[in-house]
Amino acid sequence: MGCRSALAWPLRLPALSTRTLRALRPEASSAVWSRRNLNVPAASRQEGKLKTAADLPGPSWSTTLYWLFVKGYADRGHLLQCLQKRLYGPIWRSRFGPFDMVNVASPELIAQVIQQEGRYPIRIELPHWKEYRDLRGQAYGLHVETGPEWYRIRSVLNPKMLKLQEVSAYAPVIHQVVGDLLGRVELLRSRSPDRATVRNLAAELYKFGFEGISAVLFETRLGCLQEEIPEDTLRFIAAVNNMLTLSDIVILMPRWSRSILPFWKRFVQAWDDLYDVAQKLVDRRTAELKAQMCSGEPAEGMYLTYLLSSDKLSRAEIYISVTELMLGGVDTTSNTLSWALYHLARDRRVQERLHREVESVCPDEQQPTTGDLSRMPYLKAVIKETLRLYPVVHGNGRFVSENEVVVDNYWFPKKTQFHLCHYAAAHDEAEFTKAEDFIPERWLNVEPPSRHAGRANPGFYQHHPYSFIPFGVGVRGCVGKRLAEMEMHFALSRLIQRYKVEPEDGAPVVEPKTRTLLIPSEPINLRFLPRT
Ligand code: HEM
Repeated sequence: MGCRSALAWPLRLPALSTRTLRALRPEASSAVWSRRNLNVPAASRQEGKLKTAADLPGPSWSTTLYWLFVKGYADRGHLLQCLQKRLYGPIWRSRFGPFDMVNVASPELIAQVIQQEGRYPIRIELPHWKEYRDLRGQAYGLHVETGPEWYRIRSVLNPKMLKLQEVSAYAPVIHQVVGDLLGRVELLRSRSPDRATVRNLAAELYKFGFEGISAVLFETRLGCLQEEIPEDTLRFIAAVNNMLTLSDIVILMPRWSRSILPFWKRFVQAWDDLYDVAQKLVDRRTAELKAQMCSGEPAEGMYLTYLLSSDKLSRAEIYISVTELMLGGVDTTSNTLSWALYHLARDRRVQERLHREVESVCPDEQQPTTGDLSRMPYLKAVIKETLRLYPVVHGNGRFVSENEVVVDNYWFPKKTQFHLCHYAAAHDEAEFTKAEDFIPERWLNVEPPSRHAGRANPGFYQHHPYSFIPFGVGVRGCVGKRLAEMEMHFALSRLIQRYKVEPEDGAPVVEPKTRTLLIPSEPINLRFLPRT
């Protein structure tokens, strides 16, 4: 992804890029399903009743390579989920380089995996991230830490991120950032030859995402939406991209290659840059807080102040936690907003309905409060439908290490890697009628069965809860969900209050592609026409 979320890397395994696959170790390219990893002790698999991973259907490594490079699925991992589900059914095995995994693509089977994920779920192991942290003597953080230690960190991060009431405290600062976004859109459209078009909207929304999350985390404005982007911000952005690109190369390369090939060194450098920028911002805020307290002022602030003053995380854990929150919180929201605006521009009816709703709750460009948002069901439906069609993290993972797992009528030993194909589940006609169409109404269960659907329930207003899990699920689910929703709801409502959005004349249909996240395959250029 041009502007990638680090969090997404751990979810990337099943959708390895062309680049990565070129870098595969030769010894890893065997097509056989590894019985080594899924070695079945006869007693515990209830011999005769349950099948094992070896009985699962699935592509050979050469078939996978054929699909990826001959059939062109290398950057369409989301569609590969659907194709393989059609070919093999809702559960199949696959192999990428040295990694074996079990893919599940129906909501029922995804639910079964999650129900057995254990007390401390792991998405995927990240030995190379851990190695970097050991090398630099850093704390492990959310993505590397496991077991009760991971849970301890989550328990500290959760309250001020996941509780609706707590997140509402960030509304004023998010509104400031949305105000800057509106200013930026105005500037860009007024400079364009037709005085309307903003080109490559996703890039602008990336800056918005970056500014929004850092305003909340670091309690400081980085100036991403200004003309001149500060140097440290550019360094952080470049480091995010480098780290993610290199991360999936490094994990597949043998250790001996590190002294010959440049990847490991560059990976370390990218992490150093990320960490350095975050550390500086944390230290700056710490110094400000100390000064405040020395002068007798109360230590008031937002997320970082809470982390620093709660005394529940070490300073090293705070550094890595804010770095990881930052990584997870930028291009997830920005890509979702890009897709939402893309569809609104193409669907006049949906856009006007949304505008009417926003106007009725907040007339005259009044800024919505969090209370107002609860009276905007259509706004929420637009975001949900966007996340259903384009779940920006299109596949999730669970590495079940605590217990053996039974899914469908298959038995799996401890340490099986599951790939939760929730893109395929969210695009299944059995769950969502007219699954490929953008129909926000399907989320408004107050409406009578409508003309948009060939049939009513189930499939239109009703679906299995695990067929729509864009933020993941359970205790390991996305920590930034509430903040992301608030950012997206404020940004979208205020953009639609002010502008009518249209595609450029003759603009092509933009398909998604997978580059870690599900992103537009080409720039989205939209015309923003002032409503007044
Ligand atoms: C549209 C916006 C977003 C989407 C679709 C999204 C999606 C996800 C998904 C699917 C996961 C994996 C959950 C699981 O394994 O069950 C996740 C984890 C995570 N997300 Fe988000 N996310 C979004 C926004 C954010 C934001 C704004 C932040 C930061 C404030 C954030 C930070 C994280 C972190 C740190 C994790 C890892 C949690 C852990 O492993 O304990 N995300 N996200």
